[in-house]
Amino acid sequence: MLKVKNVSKQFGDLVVLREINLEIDRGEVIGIFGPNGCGKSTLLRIISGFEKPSCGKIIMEGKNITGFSVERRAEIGISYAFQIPKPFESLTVFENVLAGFLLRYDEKEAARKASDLLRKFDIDHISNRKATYLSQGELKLLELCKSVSTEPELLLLDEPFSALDRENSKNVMKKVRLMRDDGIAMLITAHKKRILERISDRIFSIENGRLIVEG
Ligand SMILES: Nc1ncnc2c1ncn2[C@@H]1O[C@H](COP(=O)(O)OP(=O)(O)OP(=O)(O)O)[C@@H](O)[C@H]1O
Repeated sequence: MLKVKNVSKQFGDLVVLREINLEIDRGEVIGIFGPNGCGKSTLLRIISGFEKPSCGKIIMEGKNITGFSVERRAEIGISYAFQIPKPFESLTVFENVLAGFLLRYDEKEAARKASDLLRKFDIDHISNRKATYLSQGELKLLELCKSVSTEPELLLLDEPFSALDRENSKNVMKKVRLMRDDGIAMLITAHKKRILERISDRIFSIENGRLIVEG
């Protein structure tokens, strides 16, 4: 479905990614781990269109999408969940999720889908709360809901388990499994391999800018 072909990235003199090659199949879950600053977010940001590669290509369903904007990539089914959640703070939880569905559906259908999704993620009880008042755990769940509200084929989850206590981390894992069961392909980053082993079909690390097969 998606191919990362010979992607390298440098910021000035700093080489962050070196000739990365990766293929993600439909419905596949891939985990990538590595320490702070190894380039995990940069790789996800290049696939989602927030960053341009210094060289190399991103191919989706055989089409070169390297020059596509974030919005066009969302339209063709690529969605990104930020490590630090970025909700529309002045909007409610419901309105945040509604915005994604409105890209594909009329208002009535989008509202129905938004309610269903909030129920599925067990945050329907806070649907009228402004995003600015949410706890860390609630924010992570809202970020996941927002990222699936565009109905992606490929979801890029940047450290979805970070900055959470054990209970909230377990809860996020449950929701990630629900998305996997719905057939959404995912690329998930984390600092440690262990948490990725519970969800991934294949695991890689990034060392010195290179992608290393880890299982
Ligand atoms: N726009 C930028 N300009 C300059 N340097 C950058 C830029 N974006 C990222 N970097 C640098 O590239 C390196 C990789 O950053 P990246 O955010 O991809 O790491 P990461 O593996 O996701 O780290 P973390 O686990 O801390 O989120 C870091 O040294 C970072 O400072």
